Amino acid sequence: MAIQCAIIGGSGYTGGELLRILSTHPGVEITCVTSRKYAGMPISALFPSLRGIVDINFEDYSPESLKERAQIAFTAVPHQAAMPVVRELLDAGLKVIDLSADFRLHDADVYENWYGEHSQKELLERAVYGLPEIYREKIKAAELVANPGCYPTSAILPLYPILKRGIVDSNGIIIDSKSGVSGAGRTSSSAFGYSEVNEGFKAYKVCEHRHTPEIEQELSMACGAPLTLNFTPHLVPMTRGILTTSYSKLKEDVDEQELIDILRDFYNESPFVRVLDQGLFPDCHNVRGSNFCDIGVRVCKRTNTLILISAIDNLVKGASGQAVQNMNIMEGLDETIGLQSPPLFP
Ligand SMILES: NC(=O)C1=CN([C@@H]2O[C@H](COP(=O)(O)OP(=O)(O)OC[C@H]3O[C@@H](n4cnc5c(N)ncnc54)[C@H](OP(=O)(O)O)[C@@H]3O)[C@@H](O)[C@H]2O)C=CC1
Ligand SMILES: CC(=O)N[C@@H](CCC(=O)OP(=O)(O)O)C(=O)O
Repeated sequence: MAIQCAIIGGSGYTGGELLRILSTHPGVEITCVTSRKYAGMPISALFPSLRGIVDINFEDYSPESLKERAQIAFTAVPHQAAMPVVRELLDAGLKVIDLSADFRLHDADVYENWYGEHSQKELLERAVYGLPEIYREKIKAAELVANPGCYPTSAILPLYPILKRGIVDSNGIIIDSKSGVSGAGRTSSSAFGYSEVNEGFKAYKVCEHRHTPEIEQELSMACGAPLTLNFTPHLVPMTRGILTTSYSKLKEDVDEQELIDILRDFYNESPFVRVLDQGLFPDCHNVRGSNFCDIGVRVCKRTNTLILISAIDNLVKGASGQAVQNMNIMEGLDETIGLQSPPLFP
């Protein structure tokens, strides 16, 4: 029998991407898509690309009505708005995959320092951080999965195996990321409009981006001790994609091929991580519309620096694709189902 799924906050970019991916998933039936603004309207009014593919209407959010109609819900609403919704859905007996940041940080104080008050702290210990390549076993048994942030996904995947092996100094890591504009969501402000962004390129939230503690949390787990790092996000005039470059100091004399082999070995059973051959580097073009994370490796002998470069599609591996990957794992399916389309190029 098909897994019945609900999408809460289905009118935004990640909601639309969930619809696109789930509409071709052979094991799923989308039974409910909510929107406060567009309840009663057909999905295709907001996503004309889905006309004839998803022919149901948006509806109001009602956790009670979902009890009989869904086993699993994706919450694709902003942080802070997600926490009460997640609580209600869990209480109604659904499994939940939350795309917001509300359950990603294990420490409530850290959350409150970066995001504001947390009203569902007791749920934090029930949440599993949904990076399948690292937490696959825990995700299998989870009732609540905190889907990782887009920047953290692109930063953690290349660095985690390297830090776990102690190959680089955990102090002084620099992470520099560039994101397409869809990362800001469909309801973002005029600062993300075409003429504000086109032909421009800027850093933002320097030293204060909310994904910093999330990256630090996971990379601290990798090296077994707390670390702090510098993370600088940039906005680039493209629709989708994140390119992340990290710089860390090598503690031992390793060459590029050895590092590539370490990464390939770690991700041996992770079909969405592609570690590129020596001398090749990721391009957002090559992952667009797909759930892949491409990783390239460079050692600068002159400065003793390891440079790792990764590319993802922020809406797919950075959000909705990863959420479907998590659903597959939670439901005991092959994790690639529904996510097998090759990237779009160009
Ligand atoms: N865009 C990206 O690349 C990524 C986004 N995320 C996270 O995923 C979530 C959704 O992001 P995204 O789709 O980009 O955002 P959008 O702004 O595109 O959509 C958010 C949706 O949430 C609904 N919504 C807004 N405010 C509330 C509220 N107070 N209560 C209930 N529903 C609300 C809106 O629906 P309506 O007004 O119709 O009810 C809207 O369609 C966010 O938490 C975001 O941080 C995570 C990773 C990457
Ligand atoms: C380009 C852009 O604005 N990106 C967003 C990405 C954040 C996001 O998606 O929020 P989550 O924490 O829920 O992942 C930002 O920097 O705020």
